[in-house]
Amino acid sequence: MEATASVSTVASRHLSTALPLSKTTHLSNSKFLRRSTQPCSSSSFIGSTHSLSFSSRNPFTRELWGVIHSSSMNAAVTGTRKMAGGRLIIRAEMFGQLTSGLETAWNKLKGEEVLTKENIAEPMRDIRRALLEADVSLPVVRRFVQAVSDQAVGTGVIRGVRPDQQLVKIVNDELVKLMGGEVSELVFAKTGPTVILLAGLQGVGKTTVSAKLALYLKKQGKSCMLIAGDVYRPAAIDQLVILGEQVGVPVYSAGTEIKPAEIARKGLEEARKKNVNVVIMDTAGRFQIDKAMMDELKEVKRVLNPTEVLLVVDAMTGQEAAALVTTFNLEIGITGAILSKLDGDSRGGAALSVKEVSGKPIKLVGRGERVEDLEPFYPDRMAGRILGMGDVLSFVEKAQEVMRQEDAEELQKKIMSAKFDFNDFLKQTRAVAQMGSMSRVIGMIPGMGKVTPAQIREAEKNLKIMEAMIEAMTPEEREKPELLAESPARRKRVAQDSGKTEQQVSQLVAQLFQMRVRMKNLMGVMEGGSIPALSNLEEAMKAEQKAPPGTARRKRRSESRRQFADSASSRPGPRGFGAKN
Ligand SMILES: Nc1nc2c(ncn2[C@@H]2O[C@H](COP(=O)(O)OP(=O)(O)OP(=O)(O)O)[C@@H](O)[C@H]2O)c(=O)[nH]1
Repeated sequence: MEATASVSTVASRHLSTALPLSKTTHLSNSKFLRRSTQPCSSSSFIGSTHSLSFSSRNPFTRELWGVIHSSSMNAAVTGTRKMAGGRLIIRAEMFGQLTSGLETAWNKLKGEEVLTKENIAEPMRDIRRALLEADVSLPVVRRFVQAVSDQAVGTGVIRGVRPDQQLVKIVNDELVKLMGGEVSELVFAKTGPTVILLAGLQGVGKTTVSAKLALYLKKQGKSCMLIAGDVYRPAAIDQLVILGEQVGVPVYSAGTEIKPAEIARKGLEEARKKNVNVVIMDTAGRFQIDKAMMDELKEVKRVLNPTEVLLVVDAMTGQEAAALVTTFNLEIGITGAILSKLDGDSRGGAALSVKEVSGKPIKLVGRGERVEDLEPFYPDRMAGRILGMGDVLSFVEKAQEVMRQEDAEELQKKIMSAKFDFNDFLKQTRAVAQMGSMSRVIGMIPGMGKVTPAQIREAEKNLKIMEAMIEAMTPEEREKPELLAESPARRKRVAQDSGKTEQQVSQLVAQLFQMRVRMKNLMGVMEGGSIPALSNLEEAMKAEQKAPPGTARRKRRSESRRQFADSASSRPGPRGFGAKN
């Protein structure tokens, strides 16, 4: 299960020493292409049956990662990096420890033919240890391990499936079950406004979540109103008013001199007058759960008669979050939880414990400080992340939000006709940036789950460098990268204007051509059909990895030549990096 990200060591040597290059030499560099076309190991596709829908629409993001993180660029920026065999093994950022703990368990089964009581004993201990280290509550761990063991021993041999893979599947299914199985949707009132009451301890993110939720619902076409009920932290009201403005949702506030229950009553009246669909009330948090706080909340709840009472809990508090959900539910009765700050949680204990401990589902998760960073909680995707599979569905949703369908189709046409240019590059880069921080997006791409924070920081830095260079190009150069490929003088000018080196500009231009080739190939493989095409892709990637160097080189060389000819057919005169200006 060790996923790897490819880093082209050859590229930097090649580009730095061989420029200017003839177009053929450059584009036919088989090592470069071979490494670059392996952005992840094929094993990372196992179980990611949705990757097709993402990849066939837009192979860009995988490619982008390959390009921005290729060592050719890094070498130019940060110097050479040490790697074993040209491949850098990188570990998962999110729930990394849990993921690798579980991997230890599967690895112990390598070489076994069937799952038995004896051979699963040790992997079970690993699973138990991994879950406890992730801060999952002990009774939950016990039940989980028991359920997995029972199933593992009872599983017969499935043709073609190795015992370690079987165990992965069993653990995945149990993790999904543990987290509630299905997505727990928000409930809306049949008549009148839907009222959502938010509660939680101090600093967990209630105020931020109020605005996030309003925006989330607004995007679903619902009109919303926020009620500022945190009278104990005066800044909370101002904070909510500012956030309300930011998301374009009205905020009802009545200062701090009036009781929260009274604010709730008046706010609700106002909402009814305005005919809003959803009212969200922010309440005060405390350091401790005390009686006064609970009584006040009960009073607010009585006045509002809410459709949803959601407890906001901080994911970083692990199993403590699950205990809080239980307490609040017993005290005031809640309908579910919102897990905030999941982006900062590296262990996963809260996500895994809340439902099982409290019986209440996690309905939504906060994954960042921005108002857009709220999502439904998908147990199956979370399990996928924990097991190190990319969360493809989340990625597709985000991608669709950002990139309109027509854009995607237009891009696809450009890719197929190898006309993908620097304008597209920039547009796509920015779309990726809009989807959230790079780290989140990368984590959602299948096979890209295992990336270190340092690598992501570096990738983000590289993106900025690339943007600067593209911005220094003329509109014509952006549309026709060949102009830059042909002219050292143009590359020199771009380098000077962007404050980068000529080598960096040359690398960027070279990378665009390589992207054209690879994306077209990738699209070609996936054009074949629906889900079966995924295995084609996997097979293609495997074949590429296994192919004798000579074969691969010849095949790619002719492919590259053809591609370069396609892309350059419209322009006259000598082409390539070696061409004179
Ligand atoms: N990284 C990250 N930070 C978050 C998230 N949600 C909230 N925060 C941050 O957490 C801090 C506290 O958030 P608030 O919304 O003020 O918390 P609160 O629960 O209303 O606080 P009190 O009113 O004091 O009880 C702020 O700095 C937020 O930006 C999240 O999902 N991820």
